[in-house]
Formats: sequence, C-alpha cells, structure tokens
Amino acid sequence: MVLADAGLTLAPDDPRTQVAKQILAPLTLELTEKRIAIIGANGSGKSTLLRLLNGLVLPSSGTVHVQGRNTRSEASAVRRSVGFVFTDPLSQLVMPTPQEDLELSLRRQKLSKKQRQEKALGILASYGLDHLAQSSIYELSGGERQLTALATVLAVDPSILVLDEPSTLLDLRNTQLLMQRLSTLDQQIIMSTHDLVLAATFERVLVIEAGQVAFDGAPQEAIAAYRKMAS
Ligand SMILES: Nc1ncnc2c1ncn2[C@@H]1O[C@H](COP(=O)(O)OP(=O)(O)OP(=O)(O)O)[C@@H](O)[C@H]1O
Repeated sequence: MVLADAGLTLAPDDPRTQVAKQILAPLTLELTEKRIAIIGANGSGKSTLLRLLNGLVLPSSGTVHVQGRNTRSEASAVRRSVGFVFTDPLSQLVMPTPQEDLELSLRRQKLSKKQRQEKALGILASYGLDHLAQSSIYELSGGERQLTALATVLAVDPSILVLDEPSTLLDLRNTQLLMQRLSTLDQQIIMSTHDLVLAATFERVLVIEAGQVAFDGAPQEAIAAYRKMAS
C-alpha cells in the first residue's frame, strides 16, 4: 500500500460538516510490513486512515494505491482485495444469524447450497461459535458478534486484512484467540487498536496524533512515544 500526499480535508460545503475540517494531514507512507498497528488518542484519525486503505473514504488530496490499484479509479477491485473489519460488528453483520452471514460471504464461491452450509458451519466452529450458528445476531454478546464479523471477512480470503479496533469487545480468552488467529494468517494485516499489548506484537507501529503521523517505527519505541504524548 502506498499513500502519496494522501490527506482528508472536508470542505465547508461538504454535507458531512458545516465547517472546513482537516481530518488527516497529507501523508506519504509505504505500508509494506506484514503486521502494522496504528495507535493514538480518540479522534486522532486512525479509523479515517484505515478507511482510506480500502477506498471506503477517498482522499481529498493525493492518492492511495493498494497492490498498484488506485482506490479512486479501481475501487471495486480494491474492496475485493482488502477485507475490512469494523469496530462495530453490527455495521458488518447484515443477516439475521451468523450462519446466514457466513453463507452470504461465501456466495461467490462455486459451492452447492449444502457445501456452502457445511463450510459456513465449519468456519464458525473454528471460532467456537458453531453453537450460535442459528441464533439471532442480536442475541449474541458483543464479543461473539465481533468474532463472527472477523469470520465473515476472512471466509473470502482477502489478500490484505484491515481491522479497526478488533478487540474492543473481547474478553481475555477471546483476545488471545484473536491474537493467535491473526498470527497464523499469511495476509498483510493493518490494525488500529487501543490495546497496547496487542500492538506490541506487531512489526511496525504508527502513532497518529491530530491527523498526523507522530511516530512510525518499532513497537516498543512507538508505545513509549504514545505514552509520553498522553501524559
Ligand atoms: N465524516 C466525517 N465528518 C466529520 N468529521 C469526521 C468524519 N469522519 C471523522 N471525522 C472526525 O475526524 C476525526 C478523526 O476521526 P476517526 O474516527 O478517524 O478517529 P479515531 O482515531 O479512529 O478515533 P477513536 O479512537 O475514537 O475510534 C474526529 O474528530 C472525527 O469526529
């Protein structure tokens, strides 16, 4: 992924705001490491940066390229290759039950209905969620929903995985399950988090402060810089 002077400033006539607002200063970044974490204060711009990476948000200046594809002109190809896991799983889970959501994710795979059902159930089982396959999404706990959302995104094997605060609703056991699951994936992972223990397991950590990259480097130095900024 390459960001070239990519920034986001909302114009005063933008329907999303009443006043001109710089959300992300123009950033130039090459995101090539396999495990990149993004940390920073609430409202610093982490989610916006992640949304630029799969074309959910387009930069108001500069460009973002993912595997050579421009997120503006090749948006649908970019979205197919970048799996995005939202902080709020209810933004992601559109079907009544986990089973149906998994089957929806698998709809483009050449499978019979029975094979699709079995594959969906197998994926849920690998997250310890098979007993909830037929439950209403609204009956699941926050953590169960968050794991279901991760399972639906990974079911289609995206080549890059972007996660926006994936562990916010998870208890200790499920955070460990998430960490273990992420560590086994071949995909490049770019994740925002407030969990500094999780961030410390990544190769490169960006600290975002007021829409700018305040630190970019090894996890321990990045976390120390973030702690200093917060104190
Ligand atoms: N569509 C929008 N319209 C107006 N302001 C926005 C929009 N999207 C984001 N912002 C503002 O941009 C800033 C950065 O938001 P963003 O969601 O990227 O922060 P964040 O670092 O992910 O925060 P958190 O840790 O609280 O999730 C915030 O001040 C937010 O209110």
